[in-house]
Amino acid sequence: MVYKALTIAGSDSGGGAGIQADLKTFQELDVYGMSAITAVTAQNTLGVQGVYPMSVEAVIQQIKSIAADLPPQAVKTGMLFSSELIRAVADEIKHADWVKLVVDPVMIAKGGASLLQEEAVAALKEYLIPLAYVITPNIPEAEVLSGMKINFMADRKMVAIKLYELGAKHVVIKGGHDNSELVTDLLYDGEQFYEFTSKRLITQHTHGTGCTFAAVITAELAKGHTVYEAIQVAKEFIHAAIGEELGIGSGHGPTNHWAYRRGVQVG
Ligand SMILES: Nc1ncnc2c1ncn2[C@@H]1O[C@H](COP(=O)(O)OP(=O)(O)O)[C@@H](O)[C@H]1O
Ligand SMILES: Cc1ncc(COP(=O)(O)O)c(N)n1
Repeated sequence: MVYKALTIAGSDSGGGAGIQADLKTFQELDVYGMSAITAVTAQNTLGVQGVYPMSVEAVIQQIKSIAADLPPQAVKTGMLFSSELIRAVADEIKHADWVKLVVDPVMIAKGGASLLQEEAVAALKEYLIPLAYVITPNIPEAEVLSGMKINFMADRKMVAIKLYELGAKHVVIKGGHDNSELVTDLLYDGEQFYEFTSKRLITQHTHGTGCTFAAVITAELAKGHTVYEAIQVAKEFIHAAIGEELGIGSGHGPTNHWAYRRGVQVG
């Protein structure tokens, strides 16, 4: 059986985030990767130098071509940029009846550049999140989506409940932006909370961590694993990828997508 996964996201010319991170991750996990590109970014480890959105028609056609011939077992969305693109993508996903949908609500690149227009947040909440099997916001994204401030784990739990009420079946609020010694990702499935914790690695090379984490979840769902199992693998994958630095570029470098497969052990 060949497992197939589709990423609907932006291209990162620097290869560390977006479509490139997703396809590398799918490949590392023995899942056949496919893509529908929503925007091309000119990007490197120093920042985002340009954003060039694709037309709505081009995005719709990429998704239709895949749906007609290469149906994926799981789908991920990343950078969607505008409310027009969000609506079009949501319509196509609904039409194709793709249930295992991981929505990574990408808003701002680590360097501060905006990857989602401000007015598009409402479209994300109205059209896409209700279709999501899993959503994976980081703390700032969860704050924007909920309109609530997160200081402590108790706040994060309240926000997770609020995001679940938007219609996502599972909510994962990642802990990379917290400053504690341990990094905890929180899962809420509508009934219970689960925490996935690792040691915080001290490095500036975290470009693409969110994309990679959500891509692992997507690949594992494509193989038929549960969300809990998929997050366990995602946490191990990202810990190895951050821990075994490639050390390329002079800014916020990419993670190491082959570290997990090579069994790299990071303390
Ligand atoms: N310094 C770090 N050490 C270990 N794990 C990290 C670190 N930073 C982020 N992670 C992990 O990487 C993933 C992405 O987290 P986060 O940085 O919150 O998301 P994003 O990249 O979307 O901003 C999460 O699983 C988180 O636990
Ligand atoms: C095309 C694209 N998509 C997403 C991100 C977010 O990446 P990060 O994990 O660094 O926040 C990015 N920088 N570029």
